[in-house]
Amino acid sequence: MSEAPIVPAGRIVLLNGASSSGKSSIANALVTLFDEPHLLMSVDRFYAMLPRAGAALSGPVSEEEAVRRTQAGFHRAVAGMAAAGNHLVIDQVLSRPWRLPDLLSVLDGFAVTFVGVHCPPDELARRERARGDRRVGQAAAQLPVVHAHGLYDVECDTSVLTPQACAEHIKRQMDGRTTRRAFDVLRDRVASGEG
Ligand SMILES: Nc1ncnc2c1ncn2[C@@H]1O[C@H](COP(=O)(O)OP(=O)(O)OP(=O)(O)O)[C@@H](O)[C@H]1O
Repeated sequence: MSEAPIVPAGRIVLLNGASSSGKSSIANALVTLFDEPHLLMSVDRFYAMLPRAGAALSGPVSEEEAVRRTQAGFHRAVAGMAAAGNHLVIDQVLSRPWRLPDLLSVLDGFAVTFVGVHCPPDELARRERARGDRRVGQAAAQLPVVHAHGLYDVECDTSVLTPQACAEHIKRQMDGRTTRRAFDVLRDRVASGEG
């Protein structure tokens, strides 16, 4: 069997924010700003692989465990795609404490730009009402956990900027980066027991 050619790993832009904070909207705008192709790898597409309901989600594997496995698989799929040289824009809701340490471990060695997507609770609730398929208040309830680690390479507030303006801000910050990546700092914190 012939080997796949060895190419430099792709870079990864990770958008983290509460549900309805605007991650997908930014991701869609951001991928159009790069010269090289960037693949949109949304966690929503991995959730969509799960059966909707019925026996498969009420059998021996609990729904919570099925979701955990799907999330853990998403992280590893991201590493696999980047290892094959694909640049990626991904989104995640770090609403479970294991997700960030898992990403820090799985994406060790990759160039990750960590983006905090912020939106205040009243605007999150307005969007949930407008979407019609969300429980109002669910997104705001995620906020204390989602941003608990408190460090990003880039942050934007989608209650004051359009998705296009957020994407342009992220791209500018990526182009002008002079500091250590947030993921590398956070990984050191975990290793030293501070994380
Ligand atoms: N910057 C913005 N200004 C105003 N409305 C926005 C902005 N960004 C997103 N929205 C609106 O908020 C809603 C949620 O946006 P989006 O799907 O991008 O969020 P998300 O964080 O990806 O959500 P989820 O995690 O639930 O998939 C959409 O109706 C979208 O039009």
